[in-house]
Amino acid sequence: MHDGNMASTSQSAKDYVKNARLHLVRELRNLSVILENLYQQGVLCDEEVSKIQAERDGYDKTRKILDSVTKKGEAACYVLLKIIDMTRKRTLERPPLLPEKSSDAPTESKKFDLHHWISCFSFKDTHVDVNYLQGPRPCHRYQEKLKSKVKKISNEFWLTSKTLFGGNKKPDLSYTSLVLDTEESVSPCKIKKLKKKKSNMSRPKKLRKYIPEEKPDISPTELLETDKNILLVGKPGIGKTTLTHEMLRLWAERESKELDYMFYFDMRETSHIRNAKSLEELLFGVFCEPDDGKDEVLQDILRHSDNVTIIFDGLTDLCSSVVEKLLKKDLLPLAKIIITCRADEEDEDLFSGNFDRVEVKGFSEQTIKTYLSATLGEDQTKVLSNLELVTLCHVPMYALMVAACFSSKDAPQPCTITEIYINIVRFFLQINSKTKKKDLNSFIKTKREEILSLAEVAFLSAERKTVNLTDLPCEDSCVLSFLKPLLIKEAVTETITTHAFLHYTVQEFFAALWLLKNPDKIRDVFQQCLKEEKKHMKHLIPFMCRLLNEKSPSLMKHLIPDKDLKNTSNWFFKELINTFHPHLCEQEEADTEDSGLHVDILFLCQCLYESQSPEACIYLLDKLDYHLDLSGESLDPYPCCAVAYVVTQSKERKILMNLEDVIISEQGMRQLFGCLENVEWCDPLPRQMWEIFLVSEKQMDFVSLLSLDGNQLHLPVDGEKHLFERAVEIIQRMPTKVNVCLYWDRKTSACQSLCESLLEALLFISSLSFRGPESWSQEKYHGTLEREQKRLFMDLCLKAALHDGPNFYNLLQSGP
Ligand SMILES: Nc1ncnc2c1ncn2[C@@H]1O[C@H](COP(=O)(O)OP(=O)(O)OP(=O)(O)O)[C@@H](O)[C@H]1O
Repeated sequence: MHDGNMASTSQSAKDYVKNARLHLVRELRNLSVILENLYQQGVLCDEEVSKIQAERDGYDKTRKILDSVTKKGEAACYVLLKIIDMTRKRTLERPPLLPEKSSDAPTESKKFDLHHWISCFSFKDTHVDVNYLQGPRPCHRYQEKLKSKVKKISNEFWLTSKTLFGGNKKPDLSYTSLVLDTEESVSPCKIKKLKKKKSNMSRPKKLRKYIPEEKPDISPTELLETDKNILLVGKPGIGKTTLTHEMLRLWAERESKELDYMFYFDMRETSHIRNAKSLEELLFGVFCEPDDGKDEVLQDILRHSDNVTIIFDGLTDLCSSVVEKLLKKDLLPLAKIIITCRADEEDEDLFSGNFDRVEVKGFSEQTIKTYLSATLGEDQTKVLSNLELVTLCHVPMYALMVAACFSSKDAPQPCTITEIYINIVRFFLQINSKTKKKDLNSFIKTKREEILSLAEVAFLSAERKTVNLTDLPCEDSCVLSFLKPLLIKEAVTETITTHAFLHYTVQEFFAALWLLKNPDKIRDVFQQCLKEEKKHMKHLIPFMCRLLNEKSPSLMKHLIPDKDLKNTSNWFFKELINTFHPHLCEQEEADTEDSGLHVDILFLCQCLYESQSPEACIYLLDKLDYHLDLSGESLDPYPCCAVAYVVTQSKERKILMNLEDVIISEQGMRQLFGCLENVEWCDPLPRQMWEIFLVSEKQMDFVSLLSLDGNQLHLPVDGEKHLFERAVEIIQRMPTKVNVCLYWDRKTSACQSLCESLLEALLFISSLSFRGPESWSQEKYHGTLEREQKRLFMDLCLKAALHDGPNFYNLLQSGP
C-alpha cells in the first residue's frame, strides 16, 4: 500500500491508527464490541480474542488490540477504523456537549477529540452494507425482545377493535392516516368567532365543520425520526393511542443498524407505574425485562439515553417520581419522550417548553372514505349517503363503531342508527373504565346519575340550539369522554372553559335520553318540532324511538325503571304518528311552507324503523289506508331501508306504492326489493327501476337477475327460486312485452325452477333467446317464438337441467 505523498486521496489507515494510539488507549470504550466486530470481520481469530480478553485491564486490552491489528497491516487497520466509525456512539467517549469558548487559549488539558479524529479519515467505501455490532450482545438481544413485545402489543391493540366485527368477515384494521396539526393551538378568540357563526349555519354545513381539513403536515415516520419531545393532544377516541402504536410498529419493523430502545406505558394502568420506585423497575419491571446482562443493558440505556424513546400514553398527572424525573430530564437527559393526553388534561405547567405540540384531529373527509371502504367494502355506500354518520366518523373511535355496526352481514337488516350510538356509548364507557364486557351492564347502572346529568345538560343546550354546555355535568372521567373542552376568552384576564360533545348528533342522542327520563315533556317537544324555531328538536325523535325498545344493545333499562319505559312506549308512537301524520300536519305545513318545514312520511318511516316495532308500523299503515305515496321523494339507501321495513310489517294487506319521479340510488333500490312482495303498484314500474337494472348487471343479489340491454332483459340461469319468481313478477308488470335472453353459464340446479317460473310469464315475453358459454359455440340460439314454441323451449331447458351443457347445445341446434 502506498502512503505519504498519496495521503490526500488515500490515507494510510495504519499510520492513522498509530498516530492516535495514545488517545485510543486512554479513551476507547466498549472493548467487547470492538473485539466482537473484529472477530466477525475476520481480522482476529478465536485465540487472539481470548488472549486479549485475558489482559488485566482496559488499557492493556486496548494496547493489545491495537498491537494485534497494526501487526496485521493496512487492511486490518482499515477495518478497525471502519468499526470505530460505525460504533463511535458507544466506543468513543462522548464529545463535550457545549463547545468550549474559543476565546480561551488552548490549554494542555484540552482533549483530543476522537469523534473529530475519526470523521476526518476518508473512507473509500461510503455505503454501509456490513452489519456492525453496535453494543454489547445482551443489549442487542434486549432490543430484539423489545421489538417483539411491541409487535405483540400492536397486534393485541388491533385485535380489540377487530372483535367488534361479527361473523368471519373481519376486516384488516390498520393505521389510517390522521390529520395532525403542528400549529399552535387555536386561540380562544377564534373559537368564539367560530361558535357564533355556527348557530346560523344549515345543519349539513354545521355537520361538515366537524371534519378536519387535510393537511400535508407530518407523518408518524417523521414523528418517530425527530429528536424532539412530542406532546400529542386531542379529543377522546381521536386516535392518539393509535398513533403511538403506529410509531411503535414502525420502529419494530424498521431495518435499522442503530441499537436503540423504545418503551410504551399505558398510564391508565397506573398502579404498576406508581409502584415503580426506580428507572430499572419502570423499564424492566413494568414493561419488559432483559433475559440476560441486565446491568449491562441498564448501563447502556443510562449512558446512551439519546437512543431511548419513552411513550407515556394518557398522562394526566405525575403519578410517580420516576415519571416526573424522566419528564424533567433528571433521568435519561437525552431520551425522547412522547406524551399523549386529552385536550382538557393538557397541563401547560407540566409539558410546556421542551415538547413539540401536535394536535391529533381525526380523519379527514378522504380518510373517512378510505377507512369505510377498507372496513365495509361495498357496504360503505350505506354510510356515505348519510351525512350525519359520515361526519360522525371524523372521530376514529366512532368510525370504528359505525363500520362494526354496518358490517354485521349475518343480521337480516342493517343495524339502526340509534343502535350505533348505543354501541358507541357502551363502548366508550367500557374502554374508559376498563370494565369487562360481561360487567358492563352493571357498570352502567352504577354510573346512572352521571349519565343522566350529562343527558340533562345535553337537552338544555339542544333546546337553546347551542353546542356549548355551560355547566359541566360531573367530574367523572368516563362520562366526560364524550366531551371536548372549548376555551372561550371572556376578558383579557379571564378564559372560561366550557364543554361540547364530540359531535352534535351525540348531544342529540343524550338529549333524547333525557327526554325519556322526563316523559311529561315529550308532547311539548313534538309540538315544538312543528315550529320553525324549534324544528331542530326533530332530530331527537328517531333516537327516542329506538331507546324505548328493550332489545340488545340495551341502555335505557339500566338508567330508568322498566315500567316507566313501558308506560311511555304505550302512548309514544300513537302520539308521534298523529302529530306528524301528513294529513294532520298539512295545516301547519301550509303555514310554514316558506320556511321549508317538511315533516314527511319518510321521517315517520325512519322513526318506525328505529323503533323496530311492527305494531307501530301497522298503526301508521292503517292511518295511511295502506297507501304509501313517495312520489317525488329523493330516497337515500337508509330511508329505503326504513320504507322496506315498514312495508314488510304488513302481513295481511298489500301496500299501494307510488314511486313516480323518485330519485333513488341502486343501493336504495336493492333495499326496496326486499319488500316487493307486499307491494301493489299504482303505475307501471317507474323508469328509474329500469335504469337500476341497466347499471347493475354485475352486482350480486336480485338486481343482477335483470338487466336491460336495448329492450332485452337478461337472466343468468343461476340463482334461487324466489329470485326467479320475483323476476317473473317484474316481467308481468312491464308496460310492454319484453325480450328475454337466458344466460347459461354453467349447469345449475336452479334451472328447473327458473323454467317453471318463466312459464308463468310467457304471455308477457315477446321473444326468448339463449346464450351459452363461449366454449359451446360462437353462435347463439336466438329467435322469436310463438307461445307454443316457447313452451317447447322451456321443455328443452328443463331437459337440459338434467343433462350436461354440450348435449343441451346439441338439442338446441336441432331446434325446439
Ligand atoms: N388512525 C387510525 N386508523 C384506524 N383506526 C383508528 C385510527 N385511530 C383510531 N382508530 C380507532 O379508534 C379507536 C380509538 O382510538 P384511540 O384509542 O387511539 O383514541 P385516543 O385518542 O387514544 O382516545 P382516548 O383519549 O380515549 O385515550 C382505536 O381503537 C382504533 O380502532
